[in-house]
Amino acid sequence: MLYLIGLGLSYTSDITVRGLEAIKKCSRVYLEHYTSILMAASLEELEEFYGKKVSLADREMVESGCEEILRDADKEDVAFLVVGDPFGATTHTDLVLRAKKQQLPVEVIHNASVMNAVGSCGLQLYNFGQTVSMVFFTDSWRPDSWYDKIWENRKIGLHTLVLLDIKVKEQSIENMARGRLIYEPPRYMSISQCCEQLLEIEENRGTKAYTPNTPAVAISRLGSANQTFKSGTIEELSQYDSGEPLHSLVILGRQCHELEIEYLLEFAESKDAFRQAVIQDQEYFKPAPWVPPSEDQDF
Ligand SMILES: C[S@@+](CC[C@H](N)C(=O)[O-])C[C@H]1O[C@@H](n2cnc3c(N)ncnc32)[C@H](O)[C@@H]1O
Repeated sequence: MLYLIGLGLSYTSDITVRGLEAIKKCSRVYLEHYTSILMAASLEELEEFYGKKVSLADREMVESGCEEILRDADKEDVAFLVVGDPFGATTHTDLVLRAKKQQLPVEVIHNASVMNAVGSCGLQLYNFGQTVSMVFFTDSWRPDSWYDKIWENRKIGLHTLVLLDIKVKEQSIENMARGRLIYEPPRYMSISQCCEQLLEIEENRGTKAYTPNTPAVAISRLGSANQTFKSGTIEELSQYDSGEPLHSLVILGRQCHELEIEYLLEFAESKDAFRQAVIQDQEYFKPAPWVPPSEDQDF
């Protein structure tokens, strides 16, 4: 059996009882190690808690060399551990499809994900649109396809969850070109960098999916002992020191219930200024009134 097991957001003990029982039966245990990190637990602590050796699975191993993970999963139990939920944000459907093609039995054991725990900032999950990922810009690569998705969400008044890039086990271009297996230290995007990139693309595009004064909430280290939330405009948050990773950002949509606003005000530097920013943004992005079709119009 191949078990895909969610580890939850932060602590060793965030794993579910069923997940832990499954690991105990497994002869090999892999930890997916490139889309997220378990903030309050080291590899050694996980191994001690499970009583098992845990192998780190990087992107290359999962995406191109997953045969090692799937090996003998028809005769033995193998665990593939994912921080958060195995289908939260990064979906590991590819691994499941490969296992199914080889007729290997698969079981998924779910856990909390950033995709639902984000609700603890006070915004209602029902009011979220498409989630987007913000990648680190380089001098020559500044992808902005996420902009259109934010725009679509904002047009219908929905909030946008922005997940921030993580670079683990990346090679520099020079080391890659020279075939040297030397890896750069891990990098995690901060809230300020994400907001700077948002502002840069808005300035380039100029189509006003949002403005520097659009309200947002920064969410850091969700589910850990020192989780924090900060409400502010995108411009204000571009100056915010968000501290240790992990971070996510939510850009508010126009459809903001009074209770959602009340919750977010607790995290604002100035409650009055934040409320004003919400009101102004709602007003600025108010859709044009609906005009009923005239009677002689053809359909
Ligand atoms: C690609 S997603 C993987 C999500 C994970 N599988 C899950 O279900 O939660 C990783 C990104 O989600 C966000 N994220 C994950 N955990 C977080 C946390 N505890 N606090 C804030 N953001 C988090 C960060 O932006 C991070 O770079």
